[in-house]
Amino acid sequence: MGCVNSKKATTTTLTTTIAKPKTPPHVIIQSHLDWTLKSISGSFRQIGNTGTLEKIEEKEEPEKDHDQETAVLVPQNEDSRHLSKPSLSSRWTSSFSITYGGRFAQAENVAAGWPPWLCDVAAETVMGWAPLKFDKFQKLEKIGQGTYSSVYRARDVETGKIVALKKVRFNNFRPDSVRFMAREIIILRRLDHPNIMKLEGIIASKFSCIIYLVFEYMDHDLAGLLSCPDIKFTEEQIKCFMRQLLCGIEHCHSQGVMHRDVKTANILVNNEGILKIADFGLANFTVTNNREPLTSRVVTLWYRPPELILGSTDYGEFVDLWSVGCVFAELFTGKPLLKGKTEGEQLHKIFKLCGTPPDEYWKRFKHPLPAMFKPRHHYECMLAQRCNEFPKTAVSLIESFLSYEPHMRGTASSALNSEYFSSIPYACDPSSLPKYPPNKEINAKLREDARRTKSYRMLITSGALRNQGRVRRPLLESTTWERKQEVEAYIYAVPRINGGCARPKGDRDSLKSSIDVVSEASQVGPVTEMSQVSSTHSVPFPAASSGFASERRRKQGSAPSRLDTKRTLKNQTASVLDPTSVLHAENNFSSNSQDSNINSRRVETTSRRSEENLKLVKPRERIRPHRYNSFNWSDFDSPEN
Ligand SMILES: Nc1ncnc2c1ncn2[C@@H]1O[C@H](COP(=O)(O)OP(=O)(O)OP(=O)(O)O)[C@@H](O)[C@H]1O
Repeated sequence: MGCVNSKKATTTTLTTTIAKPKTPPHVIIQSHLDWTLKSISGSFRQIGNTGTLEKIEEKEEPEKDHDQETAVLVPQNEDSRHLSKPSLSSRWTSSFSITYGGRFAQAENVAAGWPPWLCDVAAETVMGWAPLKFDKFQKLEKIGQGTYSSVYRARDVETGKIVALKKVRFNNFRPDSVRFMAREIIILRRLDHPNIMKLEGIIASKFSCIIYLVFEYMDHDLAGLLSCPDIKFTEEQIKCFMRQLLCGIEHCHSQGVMHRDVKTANILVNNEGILKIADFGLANFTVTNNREPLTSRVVTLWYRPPELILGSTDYGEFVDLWSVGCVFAELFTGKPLLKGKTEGEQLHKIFKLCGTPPDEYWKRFKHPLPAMFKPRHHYECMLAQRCNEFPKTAVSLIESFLSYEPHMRGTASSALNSEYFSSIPYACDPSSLPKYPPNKEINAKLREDARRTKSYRMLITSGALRNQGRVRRPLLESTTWERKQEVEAYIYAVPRINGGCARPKGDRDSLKSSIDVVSEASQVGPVTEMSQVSSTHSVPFPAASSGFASERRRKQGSAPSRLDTKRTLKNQTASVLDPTSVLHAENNFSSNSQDSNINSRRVETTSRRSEENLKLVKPRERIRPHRYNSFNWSDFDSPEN
């Protein structure tokens, strides 16, 4: 990696500090009119004031104290404005000038070998770094699959060091897509803590829309470990994981970053017992000037706090603490605490576990519709009963994490100072944790798929499905990850086989794709009476893909399936829309410019996937129209739910 050493500009003079580069500097700019630029590819001189570079002979420059170095940076656009927070971080530059400083940064990045599509849009992302070459690594097997990325184990061919390469897909022709990807990198560069995944480098393709993030390799994630029937953590081990998790979260929050996707699959552990928080793809800054509304469509459903499900667009780092509470309970039981299949069901599960929220709770929401989510029955808080086998101090910590009032959740620091950590048994030393065989979410999924495929095969053998014409043999023969997804999509499309959905990996997918599909469709879709009535409000109603209809159907006796989502998507594209979801999508799209990149970047993959999945559904099932215009608590308010 390279590092900017010094830079002067005459037009703009905002000064930020670049502290502690981990690698020697490569780029030196002397003045804005007469400057040289030194990168790994050589030294360059500007010809006149044209911005054209001329290669010059290498010249020795005295190394400066990096902690003292300054750079000229000014926000370039809305996105980078949100990214700039010099006051919160002394560690990394955080803005960018469109004047001389900007051109310097751009030229500097181009000279360092970064592709122009990245330098033009998000120069600050890679500033001071030089790109790594792809042939530096030998790609080994795939170890993770995310919504918009794939993760591979790889070996550094020179050093033999094992790393993780996260291949991120996006559209490099869409600046918002690039900026969204850039935010993850900027946040990762800002954070520096033993319990946060460290970004070691970036490989950027010159022309294609692919970037590889190079991370240190971690042997496990907590989702993988917890899915192993043989692994049961002791109290000391849980305390050890929780302490590390909270230390990492404390660091994020102290740097003004909220993770917004804390879940067991994003908590990695290595064989030395060190835990690191990964996946900052949805992370954002907590404090920004003139803050725009945030999107509520973040955090994987099972770990999502109620205020986000209810559509809050003004929230802070407290959302992470709810997720931490869910992870905490999962460490004890080995199972997710709140496994809703849809947003409505998730909310209902929360109410049943944490009790009905008080009346004041509903008043905070600006929109009238959350009130319709008020449960008809009063639920008492059942947390203590549900966690009766956990240590008392753990229960009270979980109770505070799972508070409806975000500020009652405390902070990561207060949790670290709680009685839970100061009481016996103390957290074990990370190095004393057992060394497990590599175990990740992907392994857990493959195990689950194998199990599901096996039971599917048994059904086929018994003739139960063949008679219904539902067998697609070739799909089941496949073992690759992509084919695996097709298998999964098909199996989900066959009702009553598995009795429901497994881990809602598709949650983010389906939500995001539905947002986009709906948003797209809303431009051509019919304006119904309801949409006209409610159009004065920005309605935080779950998108149609959250499938309240599926709950109704389940209640009526049929098993839920991903078909609901597919039908919904199909219906949406066919302009048969739930008006409230259109409004929600509009709300999130138009007003949440800060976060709209999330959708634009990720939806391309997901909507493609949705289309692929649709192909697997029989045409007769696809064209059946559905309308999801109402929500009724009676769908949930029964003892069996
Ligand atoms: N540094 C790493 N070392 C080992 N495995 C990793 C590493 N980073 C990620 N993984 C694996 O890859 C999986 C997906 O990674 P990550 O969460 O970063 O991708 P993502 O596309 O953002 O996923 P999602 O859409 O689920 O949030 C993780 O659950 C983990 O199992």
